[in-house]
Amino acid sequence: MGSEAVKLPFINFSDLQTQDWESVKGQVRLALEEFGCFEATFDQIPRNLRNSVFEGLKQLFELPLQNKLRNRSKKPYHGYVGQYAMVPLYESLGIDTPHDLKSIETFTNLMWSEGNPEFSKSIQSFSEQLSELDRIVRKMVLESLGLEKYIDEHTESTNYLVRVQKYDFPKGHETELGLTSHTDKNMVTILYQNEVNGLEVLTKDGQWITVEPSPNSFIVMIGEAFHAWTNGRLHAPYHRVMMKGSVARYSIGLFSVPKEGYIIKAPEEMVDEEHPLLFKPFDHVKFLGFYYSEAGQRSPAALKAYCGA
Ligand SMILES: O=C(O)CCC(=O)C(=O)O
Ligand SMILES: [Fe+2]
Repeated sequence: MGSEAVKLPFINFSDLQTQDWESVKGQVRLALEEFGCFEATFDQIPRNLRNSVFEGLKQLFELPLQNKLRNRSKKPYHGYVGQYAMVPLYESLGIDTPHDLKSIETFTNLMWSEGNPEFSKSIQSFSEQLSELDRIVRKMVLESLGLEKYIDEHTESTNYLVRVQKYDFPKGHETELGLTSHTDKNMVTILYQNEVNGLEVLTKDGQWITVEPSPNSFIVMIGEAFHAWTNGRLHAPYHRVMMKGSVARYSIGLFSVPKEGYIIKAPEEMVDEEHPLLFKPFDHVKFLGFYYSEAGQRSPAALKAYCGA
């Protein structure tokens, strides 16, 4: 008998009204403790909206580089990222506060001088509807850890960021590496891809799982901010993108990010003799400053180096 390839847990959020909230909550907690990640169906986002998002992404990445470079941001990793020798297949753009149509329009008008109202509307609607899944997941985690009283604090301290990615397919002897292995630094990331696989997630025992979501599925993943806030209860997995074949991969990620000035501090309920404090309270934006510095990039465990207890 051959050994079964490990798969990510699969959780159905599509008809939560009729399903047992408690049972889904249990699955979420288990998946996030063990893998830090799961595949989720969430039918609330209609197929035609998902298609128009990818239509928009194709048009966006086809724009001349000089247009895409206009997407600049003071915040690290919020602007245009691409043209790196290490990951030549990768290009990405960040769109801050995507729920706000005005802020997307500013981005859209920077990219297309003639405007692109379809693009703005589909990104706005997609991120607003998908942020509901982020809130559900965090509510389930908090309830399951007996930390309901912190739900409002979570909601109030959260900003959203959308990042869109294109990974070209490798030509000739080009590297297959689409995106280097990393952990996300935010709270929760929700990823959606066109039907081209490439995302890989590292298990706790060191195996790379190739993520093969169904066309209706989203990938929910924990970042280091949530790992720290739960004092290590939730796992923040390493992941990377490897490209094969002859079709480009497009993906869109909704990142919930702690607001500037919000101090991430594990609640006292999460700290005891069995679970000593892992990280001193820290300002997420300041941590990002360290992470993107030379010392931070050299460090194999940047958060621990920055504020390990
Ligand atoms: O494109 C993907 O599926 C992964 C993107 C990613 O890991 C990131 O932007 O942090
Ligand atoms: Fe990531």
